[in-house]
Amino acid sequence: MSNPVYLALDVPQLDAAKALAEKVRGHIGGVKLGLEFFCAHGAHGVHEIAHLGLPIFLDLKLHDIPNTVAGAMHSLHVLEPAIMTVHASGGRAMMEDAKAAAGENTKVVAVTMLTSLDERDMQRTGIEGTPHDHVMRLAELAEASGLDGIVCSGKEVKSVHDQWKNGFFVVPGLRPGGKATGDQKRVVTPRQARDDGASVLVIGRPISKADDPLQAARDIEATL
Ligand SMILES: O=c1ccn([C@@H]2O[C@H](COP(=O)(O)O)[C@@H](O)[C@H]2O)c(=O)[nH]1
Repeated sequence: MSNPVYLALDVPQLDAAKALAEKVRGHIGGVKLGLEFFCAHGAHGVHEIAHLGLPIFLDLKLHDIPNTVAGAMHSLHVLEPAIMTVHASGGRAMMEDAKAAAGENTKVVAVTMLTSLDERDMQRTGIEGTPHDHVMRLAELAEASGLDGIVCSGKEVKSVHDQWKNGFFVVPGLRPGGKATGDQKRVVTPRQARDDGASVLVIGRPISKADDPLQAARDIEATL
């Protein structure tokens, strides 16, 4: 089985991002480029990272009207990402059009409820119920829209996996100690997420901000 860890390259300098990915490349399965990276370096930066030869997860979390999201997906097609994200709350038509505009080798997954949010945050945005119920509802919508899978926390991935057997599940909010830290609220360990059915484990700061990123990546790999 290939390494499910995608390293989140949330670092502002391109050279630092390349050096970090190069350093840990033997202990990860791919790299995730998000808003911080893409706003700073755009398509050029993606091409630079692609030279490393690792699969690329372009995590731009698109959320707009269907025509606009489809146009963005079409423009990004040329970068040949292995995985891309849209927000499930953009609705069915937006997800259908996003999938139709993506390259055939790109998995399109829907962000359900950010791992930085808990039930209280959810209620403040006017959504009642539990995070679990909300994620399950949006997972059903993403599947009906023809997407490949979803992004959810490790707290929900087992239930989603039980409901959507061949889905592709991306899980961020992972901490080796399993404790919520900083901005991440719905947190589990990488091992727990993998055991519960995650296809991809997104890990950023536990590696990128470690005193020794290579050792941190090795330690995480050893738990899997
Ligand atoms: O619900 C979500 C969706 C995406 N992310 C992204 O994953 C990484 C996590 O980084 P850490 O440093 O390991 O916390 C980051 O790039 C987020 O944008 C998420 O955390 N939660």
